[in-house]
Amino acid sequence: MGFKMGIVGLPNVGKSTLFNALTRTAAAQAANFPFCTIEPNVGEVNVPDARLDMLAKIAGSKSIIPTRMTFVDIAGLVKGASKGEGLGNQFLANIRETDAIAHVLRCFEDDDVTHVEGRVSPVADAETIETELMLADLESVEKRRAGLVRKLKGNDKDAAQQDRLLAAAQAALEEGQPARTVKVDPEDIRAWKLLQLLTGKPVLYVCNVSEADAASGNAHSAAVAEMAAAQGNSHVIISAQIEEEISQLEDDEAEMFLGEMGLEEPGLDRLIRAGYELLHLETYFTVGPKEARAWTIRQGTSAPQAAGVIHGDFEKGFIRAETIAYDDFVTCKGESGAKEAGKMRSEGKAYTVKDGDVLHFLFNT
Ligand SMILES: Nc1ncnc2c1ncn2[C@@H]1O[C@H](COP(=O)(O)OP(=O)(O)OP(=O)(O)O)[C@@H](O)[C@H]1O
Ligand SMILES: [Mg+2]
Repeated sequence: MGFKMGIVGLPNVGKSTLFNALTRTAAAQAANFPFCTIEPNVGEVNVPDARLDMLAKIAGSKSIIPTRMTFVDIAGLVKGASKGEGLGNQFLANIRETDAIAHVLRCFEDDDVTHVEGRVSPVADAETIETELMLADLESVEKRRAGLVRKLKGNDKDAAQQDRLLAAAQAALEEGQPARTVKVDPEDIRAWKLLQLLTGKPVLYVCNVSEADAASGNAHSAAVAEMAAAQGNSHVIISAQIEEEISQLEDDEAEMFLGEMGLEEPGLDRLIRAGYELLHLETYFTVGPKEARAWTIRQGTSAPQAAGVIHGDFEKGFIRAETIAYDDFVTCKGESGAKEAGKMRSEGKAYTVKDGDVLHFLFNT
């Protein structure tokens, strides 16, 4: 089960810089000219979780395997992209299948770094990009509805559902509202996600500030925060440039560097966690002498489904899950302590896994 975030924004706002920092590589070319990125960059990122390190320490696990998230960095969009301005919007196809959008906004002043519209104004930039995403969605909605006409005549139930959802999206988009404002009934959620509308995905605004503003933000990021709150979206403040530098350092050096800047943790950790929250994801753990490992599930996942994340056979042959809550595992100093204290529960098929559960699955093959 992979979770993917697509990175969007105007050209030259720091998308590739952020991508490189996240993936700790220089895989994406980042440079001070618009449309530097053409081909998309795809990279996997560890989801930082201090609990995993703690569990590994207690259990003496030889290796630690964090769970992962995927980021996709694409070409910048400009006003009129849907009509072919700049590089056009063809690259949006690369993020259709992502689960959420990280929208990078330039919140740093630097006369040496070109802004495609000649001024730093992140709220206006956000509107420009959102408009282009809405136009791209509108185009795809219209195309798809046209493609459904024949099936609808044949009383195809799935087609009818799709058309109903597309019509709702179209109505919102035509009023200048993103598709995420459409209220979707629980029984339609699966079909809705399959429409892969860009403005239907949850969005996280990334305020890219200068080094000096990394700890407390600035007037630009404050304006973004206000906009995000009004929309019901989240935001994080990060200096992509500094994060890229930190990501190249050894852990102890990085810690010193962060301290000097007044930061408690890398901004990237906050960003990844915010993405995780945005997607309503949770983590459970498997812990043993060989490895301590984190696994990603959606909130509300049943024990057999959670087992299925490790292997399909675990789900099919699921018998029960020996379960210890994270806090109990720590307080009782490990599995045997938790067992003695009666904190190890045996949970069946109906159990909903909770964030932080330490699980051991029993299954038939
Ligand atoms: N926080 C920051 N402060 C100052 N300069 C920055 C910051 N973040 C990025 N930059 C600089 O901005 C320039 C553009 O960065 P980058 O190439 O990452 O942008 P991009 O959004 O990927 O652009 P494109 O859409 O053209 O691919 C680079 O020179 C980079 O060093
Ligand atoms: Mg780029």
